[in-house]
Amino acid sequence: MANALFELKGKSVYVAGHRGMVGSALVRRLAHEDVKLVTVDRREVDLCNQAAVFDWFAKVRPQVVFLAAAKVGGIVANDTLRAEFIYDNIAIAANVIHAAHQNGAEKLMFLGSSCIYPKLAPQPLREDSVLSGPLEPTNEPYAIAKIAGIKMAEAYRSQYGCDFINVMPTNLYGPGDNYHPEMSHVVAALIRRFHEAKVAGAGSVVVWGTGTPRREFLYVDDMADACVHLMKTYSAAELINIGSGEDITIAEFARVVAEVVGYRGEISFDTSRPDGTPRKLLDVSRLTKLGWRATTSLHDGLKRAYAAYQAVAPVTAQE
Ligand SMILES: NC(=O)C1=CN([C@@H]2O[C@H](COP(=O)(O)OP(=O)(O)OC[C@H]3O[C@@H](n4cnc5c(N)ncnc54)[C@H](OP(=O)(O)O)[C@@H]3O)[C@@H](O)[C@H]2O)C=CC1
Ligand SMILES: C[C@H]1O[C@H](OP(=O)(O)OP(=O)(O)OC[C@H]2O[C@@H](n3cnc4c(=O)[nH]c(N)nc43)[C@H](O)[C@@H]2O)[C@@H](O)[C@@H](O)C1=O
Repeated sequence: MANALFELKGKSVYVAGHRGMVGSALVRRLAHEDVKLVTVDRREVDLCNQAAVFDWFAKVRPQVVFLAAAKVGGIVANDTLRAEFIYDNIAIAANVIHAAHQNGAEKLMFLGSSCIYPKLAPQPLREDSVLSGPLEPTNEPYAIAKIAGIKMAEAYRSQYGCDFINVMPTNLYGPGDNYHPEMSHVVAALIRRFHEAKVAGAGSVVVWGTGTPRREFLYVDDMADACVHLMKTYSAAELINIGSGEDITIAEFARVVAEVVGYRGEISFDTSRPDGTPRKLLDVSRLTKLGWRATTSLHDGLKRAYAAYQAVAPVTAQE
């Protein structure tokens, strides 16, 4: 894999999705780099609006792009808002990738997701297993949109010589996560639910599914550090998985969250809720070879994530 060092110093760096969990972690991480940070609010430029995106890019012409903007959510959000997930994410990828090419961006990183891999692909999930089998139905629209973005970045590298790279993150968590009771991912959902149960003195907390699926979790500031590392050191068509290299059952994970939050009641399972993919553990050997490893343990990450949640915890459980 070609790994010429790409110089960020002095460059204009656009973080698409800068207000989101990953985007805000990228903004924190890039504060340690000598770059000209570029952001634009969604109210000013809706990245689903091609004309608005093309006009903005022609004016600003960012040299480097982290494409972290997307419509994102947990298993129920993906399974219920299927049209929104495919439309928004195809539109955002197509508009930003094309505009970056049209306006001479020197480098772009597209953020895919571990859900692009087949539901039953061999574990740990290797990057070359993409498109080798059926997807997990609950997030197929989102996964198809992400695969389209990946293929677009690859095609622009092939036809136009664009230095556009694709990274596949595992499940992420940390400050700035989405804590919506129904639409969030499991980490944010359980942090909130165990916190509210502790405050209310509830005797039991419900966890979705059977508790048997396994998931890998990466703290979002580690993710941002990996993204900056790869932007500087990686330049090729092959996908790069970004993960911690360790997975845990949802049942065991729930017990870890309860311990971090300080909840001592019972845990029950609502099997009417979907389990989704049985296991999602990424093969991170390419990332390791490129000189990066995660440094935040799950326990330490959850403590930091819980502290961040407590700073924004809604007053009523209905918010
Ligand atoms: N969270 C996770 O576990 C994982 C995330 N990823 C990927 O990482 C990236 C970031 O995810 P994450 O930070 O968790 O998501 P968030 O939902 O926290 O952030 C997404 C960001 O995208 C912006 N956005 C969404 N739609 C539009 C639009 N039409 N126009 C402009 N901006 C828009 C949002 O803006 P606003 O806040 O103003 O609405 C928000 O800032 C995504 O590409 C996601 O697919 C991949 C694997 C796992
Ligand atoms: C990153 C990845 O994230 C999504 O895939 P997912 O990993 O299945 O998402 P999830 O975090 O919502 O669930 C993980 C597991 O956890 C269990 N679970 C228990 N209790 C709650 C709970 O209260 N909420 C949620 N959401 N899940 C719960 C849940 O039943 C499932 O078994 C993709 O849609 C897509 O967005 C994507 O790319």
